[in-house]
Amino acid sequence: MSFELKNNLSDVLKKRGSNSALDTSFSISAPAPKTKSKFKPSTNASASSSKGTPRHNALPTFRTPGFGKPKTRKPEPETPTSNDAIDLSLPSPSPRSKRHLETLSTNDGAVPYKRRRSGPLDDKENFSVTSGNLKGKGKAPEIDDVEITDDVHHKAPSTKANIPGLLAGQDVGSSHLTVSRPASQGHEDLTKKSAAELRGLLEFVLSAQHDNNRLIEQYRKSQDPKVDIVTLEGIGLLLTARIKAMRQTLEIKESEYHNPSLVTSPYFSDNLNSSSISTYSSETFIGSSSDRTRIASDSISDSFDDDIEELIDDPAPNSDDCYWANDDMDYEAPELSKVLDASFSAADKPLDEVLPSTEETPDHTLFANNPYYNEIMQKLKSVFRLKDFRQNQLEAMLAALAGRDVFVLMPTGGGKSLCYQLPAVCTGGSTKGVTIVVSPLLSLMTNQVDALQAKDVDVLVWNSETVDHGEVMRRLRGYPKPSLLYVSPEKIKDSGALKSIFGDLYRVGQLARFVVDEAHCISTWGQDFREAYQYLGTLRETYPDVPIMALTATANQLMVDDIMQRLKLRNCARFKQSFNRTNLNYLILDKKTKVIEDIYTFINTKHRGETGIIYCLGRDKCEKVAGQLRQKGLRAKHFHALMSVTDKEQVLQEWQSDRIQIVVATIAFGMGIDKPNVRFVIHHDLPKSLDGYYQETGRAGRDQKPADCLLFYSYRDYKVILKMINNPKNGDPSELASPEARKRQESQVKMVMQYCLNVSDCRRVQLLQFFNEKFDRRHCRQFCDNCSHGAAMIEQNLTEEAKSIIDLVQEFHHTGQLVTLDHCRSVFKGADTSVIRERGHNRLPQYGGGKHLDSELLEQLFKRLCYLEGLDEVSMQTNGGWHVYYLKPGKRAAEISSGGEEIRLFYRPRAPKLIKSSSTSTASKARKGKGTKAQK
Ligand SMILES: Nc1ncnc2c1ncn2[C@@H]1O[C@H](COP(=O)(O)OP(=O)(O)OP(=O)(O)O)[C@@H](O)[C@H]1O
Repeated sequence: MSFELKNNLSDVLKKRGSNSALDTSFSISAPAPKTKSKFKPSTNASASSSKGTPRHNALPTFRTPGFGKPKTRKPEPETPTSNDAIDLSLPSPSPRSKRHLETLSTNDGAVPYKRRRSGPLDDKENFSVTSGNLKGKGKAPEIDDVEITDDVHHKAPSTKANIPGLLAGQDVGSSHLTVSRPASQGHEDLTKKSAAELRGLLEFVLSAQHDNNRLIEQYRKSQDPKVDIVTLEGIGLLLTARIKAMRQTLEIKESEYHNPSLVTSPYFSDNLNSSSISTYSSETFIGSSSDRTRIASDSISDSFDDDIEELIDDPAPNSDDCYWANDDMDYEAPELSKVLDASFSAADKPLDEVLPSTEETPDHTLFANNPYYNEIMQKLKSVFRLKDFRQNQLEAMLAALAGRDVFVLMPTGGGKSLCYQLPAVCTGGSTKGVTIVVSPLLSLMTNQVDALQAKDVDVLVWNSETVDHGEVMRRLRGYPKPSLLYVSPEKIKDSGALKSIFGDLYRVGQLARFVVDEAHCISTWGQDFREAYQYLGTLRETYPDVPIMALTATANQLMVDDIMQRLKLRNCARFKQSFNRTNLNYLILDKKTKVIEDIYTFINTKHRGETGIIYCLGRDKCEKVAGQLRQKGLRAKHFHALMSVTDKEQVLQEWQSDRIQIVVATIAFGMGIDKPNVRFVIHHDLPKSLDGYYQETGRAGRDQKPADCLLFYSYRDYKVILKMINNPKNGDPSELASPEARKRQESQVKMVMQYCLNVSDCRRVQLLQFFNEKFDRRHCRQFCDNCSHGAAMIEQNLTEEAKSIIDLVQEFHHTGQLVTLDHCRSVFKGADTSVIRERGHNRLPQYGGGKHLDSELLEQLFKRLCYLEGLDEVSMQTNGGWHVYYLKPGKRAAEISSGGEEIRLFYRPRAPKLIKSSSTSTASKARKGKGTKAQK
């Protein structure tokens, strides 16, 4: 399996003739080795910490107490104290200078042995069994029952030592080796180690055992008298005992994970509970979230310290950020070019192919006789300065003015606000007085109030930020009354003064209607559920004669029913239209690369200087990403709920006025953001639900011109969200959602993951299906990644391959070997690499089992198996603060491995050329042929 980067972005850009100022440091197209250096212990221990360099830019540091310091005098050779001691005499002792393994020579030719790069504790101090001064140096040697001293002599001076971790690189012929059985058969020292440490140790000792066995094997074939078989066998016995002890201890430790007080990473245990939230590292925090204690750990880089401080300072992080450490550092092989290809080819299309030829406007002749029609038309032009209505607007207004309850389901950006704002300024409706608009977000209220005031509409707002309540009350009690009052649901629920005013207005017939904007917030089925919205269910009983209008862009049938029932709507006029946003180009990208680089490239290539939004899951992430983009020269700022009102307003204003190009935000920056020219919305992290995703992407292209919605997804994001769902907020168990709610949330994020993994169906078909809307793929007009690919899909039954992969991972797991997903994939693909050879993985029965599969398909299969819980990734943190992900069998491994599930994947064979040149693309041809429709 090749480790070359597959991305051909530079080529892509050249071919596109882009003049983008790409960051020259972006090595996406360089044939760099994958991430080899990433987990390689740095020999420069201060590389990342001393300068405060971000840890993901530096090699991880492994602390090695005593390493690099002058060696202390060697102690006297130890004399075996037990009769069990195996004493080998060597004629010519020589000093050992290396504390750790570098190379390993063997009798049968040099086989370079490199230290494994990924074991969390696979660093110098842990496996440095060296000369006799070993004791007390650095951390305790793990193979403590093997002692090697300098004055031991050997029968075979020319034999090289071949046991990694014991004699590596040493000419045993010049040493004296003493192997003594442990005085105590107990392995108490192991119990003090964390599970992560144990795994690292186990892997190493297993590797030593493997090499030792190989030597014994060689001896059996050659019967070379120079080889000291007794020693080798003795070492073998000791290693076996040690491995057994390690496994037992590990088993006990792992069973403790189900109720851990200390976890190395949120990915690590299946059942994180309150006590484990926000725990970064076993060496960093101990105890529950309420009494997080920081233990001095100077192995952690400065930048990492900053993150920790932030968590400590904030005892109740709303943030999901603690789950997102370093997530973008160890991906590789970006495939951005594909997305750019899809995106460019979509942009090549003539607009009339992408957009509906004409906006659906009402047939006015049908309504001309309606008693409210004339006033509506007059106000549309004089107050709102618009020419005509969009689909369903006029109908909804007429129903509202007739005093009916109204439910409006319109796509994002469809123009819902006008449906209630315009009737509010009409005086001839069947109900008179003030229109009360319940709105979930302060920023949304502010935007709308500002826009209405700019049109000279008499509008008031009453929410937690209203300073002069007296004035608002005076206006509501006096005359003339305002046309609209915007209130937060919390105010309606909690303010006695407001209730009293509503009561007064109701008695005098001055409550025109209640408008519940973003009505999906009342439904517990949606991600935006707001507790205070529940109270709105009482409006109908308290003010039975006042009509209610509910509006939303994000509700499927289940939620619609829920909303109607909760608001107790009656004789309701319902307006529903397609949720399809014809001008949005949906693109999904596997987040396996340096996502910031990809985002930067995407923006700079496709949307240079244009406005956009980047969504992240946590507030810290927003700040970090915005900072990284600024460093690259983009005008980006963050936005999240914990910012001060002034700061938020400032960011919003700067963005609205194009002074900044990009807002990097949490979903706090969603509903109600109505900037017409947003040309891209990027999801840096997996969204938690499809309705949320639809809502967020809905900020793009509100001027009806084409816009890109790019989503980066990863299985790890998916797991993080699952963990978040099952962890109580702020570590408070009472904040844990009910089991039903958690199940629902889990199924929501599962749907998002399925959406991302589905590379065959039109994105619109999938997305709209969520809203119970049937969509004909042909109407997508190749405006999503799946539709824009020309190549046909092939369905493959990969059940046998899947079983074999799981067997492979089980084999690794049972033998205690830590392997990454990439490594497994390489083994299964039959890659001929030194790592695979050294670890003997080329001798496994599954080696090369997937040779016949295209790399991309194989990658897809691994992803699918993770998603199906046949495989699982666990993260461990190195001393340097790095996360390393290892593969292990998932919860459903046994089931899948026994053929309990047929694994079928749709696969699009790799196109020979990812980018169509502009002269030959279908779209260009179509454009030249004026008016001819692009064919699917
Ligand atoms: N009839 C119309 N003609 C032209 N523009 C319109 C019309 N109706 C609404 N718009 C414009 O469309 C944009 C979106 O409208 P609005 O903010 O009401 O959308 P929305 O349906 O509330 O969307 P979301 O749910 O995504 O917030 C606004 O800029 C608005 O001025």
